[in-house]
Amino acid sequence: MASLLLRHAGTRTGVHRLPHHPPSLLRHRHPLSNAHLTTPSRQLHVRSVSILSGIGKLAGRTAGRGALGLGVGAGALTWAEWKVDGFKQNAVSTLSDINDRLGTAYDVASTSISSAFRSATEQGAETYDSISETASTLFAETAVGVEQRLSRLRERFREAFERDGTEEEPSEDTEAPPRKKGKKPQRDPAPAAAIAAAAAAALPIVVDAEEPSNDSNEDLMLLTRKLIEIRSILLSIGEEAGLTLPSIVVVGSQSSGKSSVLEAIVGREFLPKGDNMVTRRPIELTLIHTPATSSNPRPTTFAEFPSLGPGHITDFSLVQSTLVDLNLSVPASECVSDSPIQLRIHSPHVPDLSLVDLPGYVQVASMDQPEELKDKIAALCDKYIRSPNIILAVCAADVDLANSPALRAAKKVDPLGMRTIGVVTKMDLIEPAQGAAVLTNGRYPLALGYVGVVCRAAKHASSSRSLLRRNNPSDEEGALIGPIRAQEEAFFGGNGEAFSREGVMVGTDTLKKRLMHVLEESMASSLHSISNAVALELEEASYQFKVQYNDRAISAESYVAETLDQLKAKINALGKGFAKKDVRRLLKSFLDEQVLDLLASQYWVDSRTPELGSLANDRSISPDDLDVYWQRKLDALSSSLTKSGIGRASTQLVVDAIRARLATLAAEEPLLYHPDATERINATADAILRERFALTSDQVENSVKPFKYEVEVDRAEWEVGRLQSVDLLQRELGMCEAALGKIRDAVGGRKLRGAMEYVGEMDEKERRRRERRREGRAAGAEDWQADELDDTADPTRPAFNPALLAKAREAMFLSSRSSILRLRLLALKSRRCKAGPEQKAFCPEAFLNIVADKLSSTAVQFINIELLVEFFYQFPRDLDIRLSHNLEREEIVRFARENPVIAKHLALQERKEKLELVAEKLDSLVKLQRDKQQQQHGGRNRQDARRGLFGMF
Ligand SMILES: Nc1nc2c(ncn2[C@@H]2O[C@H](COP(=O)(O)OP(=O)(O)OP(=O)(O)O)[C@@H](O)[C@H]2O)c(=O)[nH]1
Repeated sequence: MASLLLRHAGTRTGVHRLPHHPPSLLRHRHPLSNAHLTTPSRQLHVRSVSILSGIGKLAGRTAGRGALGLGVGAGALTWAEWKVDGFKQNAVSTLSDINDRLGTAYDVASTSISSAFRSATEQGAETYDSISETASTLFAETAVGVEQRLSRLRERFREAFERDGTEEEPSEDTEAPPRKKGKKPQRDPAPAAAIAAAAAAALPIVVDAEEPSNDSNEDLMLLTRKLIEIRSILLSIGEEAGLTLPSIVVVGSQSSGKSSVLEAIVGREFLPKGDNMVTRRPIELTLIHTPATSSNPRPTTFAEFPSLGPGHITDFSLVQSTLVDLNLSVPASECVSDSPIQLRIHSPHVPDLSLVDLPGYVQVASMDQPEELKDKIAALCDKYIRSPNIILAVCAADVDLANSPALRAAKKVDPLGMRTIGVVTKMDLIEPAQGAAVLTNGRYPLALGYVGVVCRAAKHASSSRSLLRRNNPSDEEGALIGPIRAQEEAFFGGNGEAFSREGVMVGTDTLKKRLMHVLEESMASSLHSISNAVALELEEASYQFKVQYNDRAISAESYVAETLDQLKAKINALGKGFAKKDVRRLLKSFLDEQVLDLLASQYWVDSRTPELGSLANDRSISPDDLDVYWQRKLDALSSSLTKSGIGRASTQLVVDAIRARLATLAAEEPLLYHPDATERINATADAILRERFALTSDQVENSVKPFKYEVEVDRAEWEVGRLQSVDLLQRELGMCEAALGKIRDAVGGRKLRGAMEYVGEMDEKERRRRERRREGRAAGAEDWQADELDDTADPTRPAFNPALLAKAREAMFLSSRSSILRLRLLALKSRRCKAGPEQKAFCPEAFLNIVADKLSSTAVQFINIELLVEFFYQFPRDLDIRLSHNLEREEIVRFARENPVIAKHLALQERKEKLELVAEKLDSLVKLQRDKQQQQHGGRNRQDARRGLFGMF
């Protein structure tokens, strides 16, 4: 754009620039879609039977059968009370034992059932109502995965009864009353069903403490592993309720031995230790069992931090120090953070488990710990111990369980202790008999029981690490496993009478197995509900993906490639804007400005210039007759134009124009969202421009060298130059008049005229004063100073404010500039100027215009070859290298996500893909489970046909 330049009088090169407004940069707004898409309500097919309908059916069936077969009695209430009160303390352990040990389960279950049965038969149908009510209450209390658990429990009960059936034949008549003492009672399944249902509903976790067969072990590992895998995928989707699979959460007070237990499970020392509250974030630990295979007979143990990128760490001291760093990234003032650290450990020595290590409960905060520490840790633990997670409550044996904050917190969220395992550490610090009593304590019963461990020998507590290492000098995989096992065998084996009692569980190996089974059971019981939740989420994500993106899949890579293509297309278009004619126009307008500046400073302020106009009109004067003054003036101007460093200036001009165009690209799509990439693009451009600059400017300078000595002009060129300078002067005149008009409009014509007259008078007065002073000084007069009157003291002086006077002065300048321009235009249009180049001294504007034209035409050739062609060839190629070839995958993803529209698209797409993957994995697991169940049912149905009575389960 031609700048509005009005050349000021008074300075040689002084330029008065009227305020002008740069063209506004039109930023292209990104068409962010704000459209709200409504999701139509859709029906979800819930695979599980509704809880209430399940309860209703069961209760109805139970009551119906009771009513048919039994009388009514008052003992029902007593039984029900016993059931409710005692359930928590005795029946919980009884029922869990039913599940834990199928062998002993039947005896225990049958005792409970027979007692219920006896009461029921004696007391009649009311008993059944009470039982049903108890069952229903318990159902309602723990209504999670009812149908699943019910069917499992049905199976277990059936198995238990099946075994019993081998001892006694069931009666054909299901409704007949039980036989009296001496005869084996005939079991009506109704009370058993009620208890079974109650237990099923109340028992989210059913542990089989017996060693599973190899087959079931493999299934179990497969299921757990796959569910852990699914859990990790779900975690990466988000923490939405319903989309979480259970994990084992380790809670306990500080120094209760949590880290020691976890390390004993993993067989490696890897957790942060220290007094300065080193666990400040939850550590989500995923253990992945890597069995030896023929291709990898000795798999190594390694850890990885998914958030820190891929990398297998085999040095566990590095894992430890990394955990310390990640924990300490939470400032002490913040106490704890709920942003988890994810850690995966692959090893042939670990089972498939997912565990979460949490900061230890603070019982008494030390002086330097913030007040809110205790509450913050408790809140963090509360968040993690929610259902469906399994709580691993770690308590030290030498501290009374009544004081265990872990048990207290667990009891709040799991009052029946159905998903809490107690781990009693430091068993070596108390008497064995006392230790065994702690493990079988009835005061805080847990369905999953207590396991006693010794993870650090007391006498070696301080040097245990080195001791364990010495015991295992090769520091083999699972370095802690052997020594801890030996240590526990020595301790628990050495105190056999205390610890080999029925129901006492000890040892890290037992704990590991128990955890595996508990987790597997818990995860398996979540299978249907999670499948439904995933199906629902997937349906929603697919619908949104269809509606919002018409199922168009994108990838970060494709976005980068598209962006680069767009960018290259823009650069190509930009290159087209630098065609020779465009660059020539650019250079010419730059030189025109210079010519106008030179004319303004050398001619338009020269008082003799009007005289040059009248001389031009005098036909009697030939160019040779013209005062040499004018010829010299023109030569000086021409040479200052050609010697003004045109090479450098014109190259700089083009470079600046390229950079300015690139800056506008940065404000448009696709670069709008990518400031870092824009910086890289600019750096790439600058590097090429810098490299080409010196060569180009030298070439241009050399090419214009001849014009420094002589500029030859033919007639045709002269005429073109003359007409162009007429245009130029007319434009300048137009700008002058427009500026003058603006002032007049702002001030008002009369007021401006008055102010201009006043300024004229003042100037005249000043001129006269100066003259008098000069004359006075020349005459040696002493009193010339007396003449220096202050004009402001003049009472006749009108009240013009300084701003108005400044405007008046500007208007006067513009009007005198307009007059001279009009004169010059007349001269340029005169016969003299039309005559030809030999008249150049009369028409300097036309001549200088031709010089500027020649300079720009010559310069453009070299600027094009040396700068533009090279730049527009090299630039897209360098961008390819810098923007796509050298990018890491993470950088590509980060780049794509910078664009909010793409980030949203990718997020939904990724969510949908992950949900699809999870749904697929879950489906195969559900199928596997169903096949397994069908196999079992097949076998059982045949037996049921024989058994008859229990076919209903
Ligand atoms: N005697 C004995 N000492 C143990 C046993 N288990 C752990 N210790 C010691 O108890 C102390 C605390 O153990 P940690 O495993 O660090 O306890 P923690 O609960 O993780 O502690 P914080 O991380 O501070 O909450 C350490 O000195 C262990 O050596 C054990 O079975 N017997």
